[in-house]
Amino acid sequence: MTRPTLQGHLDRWSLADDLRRDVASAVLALAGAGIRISELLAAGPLAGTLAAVRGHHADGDSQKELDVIADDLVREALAAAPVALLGSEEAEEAIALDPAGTLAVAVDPLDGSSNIDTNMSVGTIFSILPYGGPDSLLQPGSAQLAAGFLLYGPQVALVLTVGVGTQIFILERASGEFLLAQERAFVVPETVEYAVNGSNLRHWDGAIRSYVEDCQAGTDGPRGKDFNTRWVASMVADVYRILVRGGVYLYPGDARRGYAQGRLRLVYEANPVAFLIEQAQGAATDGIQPILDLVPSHLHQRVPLVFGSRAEVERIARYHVGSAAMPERSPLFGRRGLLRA
Ligand SMILES: O=P(O)(O)OC[C@H]1O[C@](O)(COP(=O)(O)O)[C@@H](O)[C@@H]1O
Ligand SMILES: [Mg+2]
Ligand SMILES: [Mg+2]
Repeated sequence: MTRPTLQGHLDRWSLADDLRRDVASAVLALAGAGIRISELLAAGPLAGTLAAVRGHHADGDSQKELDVIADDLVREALAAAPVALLGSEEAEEAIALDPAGTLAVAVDPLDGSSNIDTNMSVGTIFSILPYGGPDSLLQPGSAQLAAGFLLYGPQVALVLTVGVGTQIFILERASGEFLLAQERAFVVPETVEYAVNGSNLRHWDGAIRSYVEDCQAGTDGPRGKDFNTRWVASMVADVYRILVRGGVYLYPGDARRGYAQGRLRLVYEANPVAFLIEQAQGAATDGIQPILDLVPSHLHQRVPLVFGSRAEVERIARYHVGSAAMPERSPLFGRRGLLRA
């Protein structure tokens, strides 16, 4: 019996369609770059000073040695694919590749770079769009042809959507093949797990603060159930967990300088994750609006990001809209404990 591979999955999907075949070759190129990056991460300190700070982005975020190496590996791999334009977290401007290419690709070559030297999971995120000129990377996420990420963890996983559900492939090291592990990932609609960097609580607005406080109040609060917090500080790892067992991830805007629109980038972080999560029946918003509807104004634009279990994402939107949409949070009914007393 033939084993279901990434290559086989893409071959079937792209049969007799030129643009799809181009998408397939870009995905396979990214998978190849991912194997190289995973080898470096597996060697860790034996591969050199991967976590050393090499520089800073225009907005002050540090750039580590492996950020730069991963960017080079992704660019090299995509140079052999029909990609006309490449936008990367690690480069101020998008770069032109193949003038005859049909695709525009946006990448976060290494997501979770604060974790490089901690032996925790990090990843590579990608978004593939049709190329139609120099502004092609500024199409809304709903125009994506494919999106995915590689997760470099105990297993190297490739999570992919080409618009027919979200598939999970695991790298079989011996053969270098990504093998299908899950045909249709499904994000359960309800959850008792939320992921947020709680150290920012004092910088949040009322909606996010109320939501998190209500989760923390557990059985004594309006939610009437206890919650768990999980925060890896590698979004890819949080996405993977949410695909496997549900949950919600929040990186809202906050009052710190430069964080009014949160930390995550629309074009190469929020859009691909939103496509993957929606294809697995979850939801992704900026708090209220679906991420996939937003029209980016520039490559490195930030966006507040909430994604995961659909019912929970919708509940968070109601916290933003106000108490009219949430009778259980009116001053009278604000605390279960009060009602019980
Ligand atoms: O440092 P914080 O505030 O916990 O933020 C962590 C978040 O930022 C990110 O690291 C941003 O991505 P990069 O590592 O690519 O900059 C996410 O992966 C993660 O969820
Ligand atoms: Mg990132
Ligand atoms: Mg990054």
